[in-house]
This record gives sequence, structure tokens and C-alpha cells, in this order.
Amino acid sequence: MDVGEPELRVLSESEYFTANELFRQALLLPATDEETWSAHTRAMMEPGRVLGTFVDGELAGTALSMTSSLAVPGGAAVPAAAVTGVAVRADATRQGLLTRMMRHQLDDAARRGEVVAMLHASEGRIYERFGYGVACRTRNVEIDRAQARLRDSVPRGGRVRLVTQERARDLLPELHRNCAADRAGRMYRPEGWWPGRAGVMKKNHVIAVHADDSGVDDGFAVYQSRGESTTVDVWDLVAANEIAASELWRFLLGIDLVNTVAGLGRPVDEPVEWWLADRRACRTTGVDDDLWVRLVDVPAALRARGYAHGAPLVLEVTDGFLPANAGRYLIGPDGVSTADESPQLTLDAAALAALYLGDQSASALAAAGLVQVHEPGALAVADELFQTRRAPWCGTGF
Ligand SMILES: CC(=O)SCCNC(=O)CCNC(=O)[C@H](O)C(C)(C)COP(=O)(O)OP(=O)(O)OC[C@H]1O[C@@H](n2cnc3c(N)ncnc32)[C@H](O)[C@@H]1OP(=O)(O)O
Repeated sequence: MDVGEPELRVLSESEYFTANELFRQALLLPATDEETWSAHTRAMMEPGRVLGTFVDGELAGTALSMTSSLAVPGGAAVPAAAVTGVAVRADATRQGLLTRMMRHQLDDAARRGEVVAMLHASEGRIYERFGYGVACRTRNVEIDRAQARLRDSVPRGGRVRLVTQERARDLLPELHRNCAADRAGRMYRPEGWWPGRAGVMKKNHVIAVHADDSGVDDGFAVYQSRGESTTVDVWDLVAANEIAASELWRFLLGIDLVNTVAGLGRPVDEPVEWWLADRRACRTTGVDDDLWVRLVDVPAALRARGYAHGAPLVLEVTDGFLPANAGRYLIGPDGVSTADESPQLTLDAAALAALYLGDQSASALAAAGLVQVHEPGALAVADELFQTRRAPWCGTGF
């Protein structure tokens, strides 16, 4: 049976709990207890940014966004909507409710001056139609501790210390902010993220902080042990520089009684194998999509990032969901402007998102038919312009 004409509106604070329950039910998660809700989850809901769709007077769909920013190649950060809490009640799916919410949310982000929207997707087939594309990926690794010794050549410095969860609550938000320019794809963790995170932090989560030789904190790791043949799961490891990163790994690999150290959602180019004297001590157990990005304002997004040296290129962008974004852009190391010339390459908003942070090359996307080539040689030019020194990585779940 079709649902009646839906009503979409911004929810009031008294409706947030119901929206969160709807989300949890749709994600097949258990209901939230009152304490977790009021002390933690509630903090993720920003007034004016929680949407609800009502059918026959009942809440049937919800989606929220948080105020954030995203680091782009070249070191700048652009205002960003961090989208989460997306759900439609099981008896109201495939009737266009999500499509309405996505349109409303992207229009709202544009009104707020947000250049991109970003999310983590529950399934791979939902968001491309709305112009989102996979902009970075993560890798899960398992390191066999008995075999793992860091090479003598790995630079050393500073000191790792354990801090209490209480101390970590004060320390980590600023420390994370200071590490955020590390690479493209990193995001500013929204204000409500940390209290929300504290809600999922278990009693046995341990926090290690690295300080450099002058005593300035420059990285941290959050981990937890499990199982009898003990594995340490590393949930969060963020560092401002390579020494802090390798020293945190050195620390984790030095914990007594541990058999395996599992890094979850790590950058795909983290050089773990190169740190190890025996590279086979590290096994990749999975590579997954990380952040999906939607360029809300294509010209502003293109202008915000830096480009490698190379010849300029005329790129045509098509955008079925936000047609105002469609256009031709002259992109080069000296900047970006709108162009009248014939395009050398054409691609849609979702493919541009995959190119934008440097995760995929234009050549790889063209091989899948996602970039149309009008001029021989243009792919090589695009590959050079959009390439980045490091793989993009978000590293923040939300
Ligand atoms: C960022 C996050 O929060 S991720 C979490 C997302 N939420 C979930 O996964 C919870 C469970 N799923 C749901 O709540 C819903 O199925 C949603 C939100 C994914 C989709 O909501 P719906 O209202 O059914 O989407 P809507 O009807 O607007 O669909 C639009 C199109 O997308 C397609 N579509 C939507 N969801 C899916 C899916 N999961 N798989 C494949 N296609 C899908 C529809 O078939 C439709 O295609 P059409 O235009 O060709 O007919």
C-alpha cells in the first residue's frame, strides 16, 4: 500500500528521541537506554539540522546533519555538512521519502554556505543517485605481535603515556583538531561528536597519548582488548606527524600478553609494512569505502583545493540532482575559473567526488566509463593535476 502525502519539516527538540529510535530500528540496532541518550547521543542533534518526514501524522523518516569542515588537498578546509541518522521506517521505504530529505538537506547545506556534504554509507547503492561518491577508503590490518619488530631505521622520538578516560575527554578534542591538517579527507569532529563518542566508549577502552621531545602532545590511540588469544583493537589512532604515528604503533606492539594488534579503519597508505622488519607480520584484512562526499557547491569546492603542476584542463561537470552545479571549469595549478571552451573531459558529481580528494585517478574512473574523454591526452593531464602526495583519509566515524 502506498503511503499518504508526506510532510517534511525540521524536528523540534522534543522529537529527537523518537527520531533516534526510528534510526536505530531501521539500522537493526537495539533501542537506546535513557542514560546513553541524555548523556551522549542527544549531543549529536543540532537544532535546525534534524529532519523528519511524517506520513499520516506519524514520523516515518529522519536524517540529520552536523556542522563540520573537511580538509581538502593543499591544506585548506571547507565548511561541510556531516550527514548521519538517515532512516526510513520499514513500512514506508521505496516511496521517495529519502529522496525528499536528501534534496531538502542539500539545499539547506547550500543555504548555510557549506561547500560539501559527507557521510558514511550503510550500503553501497543508496547515495550515488544523490551525487555522493566514495572520496576516500580505509584499510583494516592485523599484525602478529610475535613477528612484529620495527626496523631500526624507523625514526624515534618523544614518549607515550596512558591517560584516564576522564583526562582524555579534556585532552583529545583539541589534540584531534591539531592533527586535522594531516591529510585531505580529515574532518573537524563536530561539537556533539565527542560526547556522542563517550557513549560508545567502553570501560575497557584505553587511551595512549604521544608527546614529542619537547613535551607537546601530538598523537593519540584509543584501543581495547578482546578474546583469550588476546587481540587489541585500535579504534582511533591519530597523529600530527610520522614519528608520533610510528611511536604509537611501537607502543601498541609492545603491550605484554597481546597476540594480535588490529588497526581498524586505517589510511590505505599507512606504511605499516615498511615500519616492520618482517613485512608479512602485517596482513590486510579488508579495504572499505570510508567517506562519501557530495560537492554541494562545485565551483567553490574546485577552487578550494590545490592542484599539482601541469597543464590546465577544461572539465565539464553534469549534475542531475543539483543542476545548478553543472558547468565547465578551467582547472590548473594557478586556479579555477568557469570556461566557455569545449570540454576535454566530462563527468558527473559522484565521479568528481571520487577524484576530488585524490582517492581515484581520472584514468581509473574513465576505465569504468565514469569519465567521458573528448580529447586524447586529457586523462593524463587530469591524473597529474588531481594527484595528491598522500591518500585521503577521514578516520572519524559519525
Ligand atoms: C548516512 C547514514 O545514516 S547511512 C544509514 C542509512 N539508513 C539505513 O541503511 C537504514 C535502513 N534503510 C532505510 O532506512 C531506507 O531504506 C533508506 C533510507 C536507505 C532509503 O529510503 P527510501 O525512502 O526507501 O529511499 P527512496 O524511496 O527515496 O529511494 C530512492 C531510490 O533509491 C533506491 N534505494 C533506496 N535505498 C536503497 C537501497 N538500500 N538499496 C538499493 N536501492 C535503494 C530506491 O529504489 C529508489 O530508486 P528509484 O528512484 O530508481 O525508484
